Amino acid sequence: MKDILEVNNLNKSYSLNKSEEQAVLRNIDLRIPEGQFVSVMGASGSGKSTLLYTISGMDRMTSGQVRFDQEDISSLPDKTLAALRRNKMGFIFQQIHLLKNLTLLDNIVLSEYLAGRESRKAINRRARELMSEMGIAELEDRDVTQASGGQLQRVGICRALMNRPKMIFGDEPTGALNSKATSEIMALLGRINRSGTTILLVTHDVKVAARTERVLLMEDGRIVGEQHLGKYEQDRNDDAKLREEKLSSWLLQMGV
Ligand SMILES: Nc1ncnc2c1ncn2[C@@H]1O[C@H](COP(=O)(O)OP(=O)(O)OP(=O)(O)O)[C@@H](O)[C@H]1O
Repeated sequence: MKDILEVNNLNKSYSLNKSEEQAVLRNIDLRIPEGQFVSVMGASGSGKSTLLYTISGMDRMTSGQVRFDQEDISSLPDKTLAALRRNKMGFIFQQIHLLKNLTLLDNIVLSEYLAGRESRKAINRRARELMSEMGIAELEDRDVTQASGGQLQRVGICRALMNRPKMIFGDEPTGALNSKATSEIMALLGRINRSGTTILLVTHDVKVAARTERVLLMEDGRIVGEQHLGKYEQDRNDDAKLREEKLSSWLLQMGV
């Protein structure tokens, strides 16, 4: 399987003031094969979100190289990079930002309307299909105030899938959800992954990471270890428990 993401010696630092720099990512090397479901764990401040934003081209790196889908994105001009993100990547966040005066369906279709790649009819059809797959078909005419957190996160996933992304990046997408909604969202992401989309999630939650295929552990700007759990194929609670136990004991061993 070819790598969709190839990161070589990535470094990122922030200027604290004129003379001081804070290194946030240090010498990161990483390969993610197409179709993998990866999570990134680590203490608060270890650099997880910064890693996600630099490898997805949302933020600039200080040095190093990132290849996404065979293309070196390290030195692309901002406009080209933005177009690549629009065409090939999807993003989900802890807090989904939706426009209050639009229906949920309109929020999902908006950026595709603006991109103008397909007819509005085709875009609406795709949005309705996705809403149905995500179990929220009946909510299309509601607005943001008329849906639960879990339902809004499903809207966020639909929106992220509209451009048929090759890879989805998620920054704590279940961070604001209760455990039932978290399981449901992870089951949906598992399904999306099985259909071929590569996914990388940042999470603090062992239950979430245990449902991904490969867990990276960050500490002080470095990837200090990883655990391969294999694909989580079945939604069986006992299997999930075993994976959680395996992951927890590894994290303990790693001093987390
Ligand atoms: N824009 C910024 N300017 C300066 N420092 C920053 C900036 N963004 C992040 N940092 C610093 O970089 C370090 C890593 O932050 P990052 O948000 O990537 O960590 P994280 O592991 O995702 O943390 P959390 O789990 O709390 O979200 C932190 O020390 C943070 O203060």
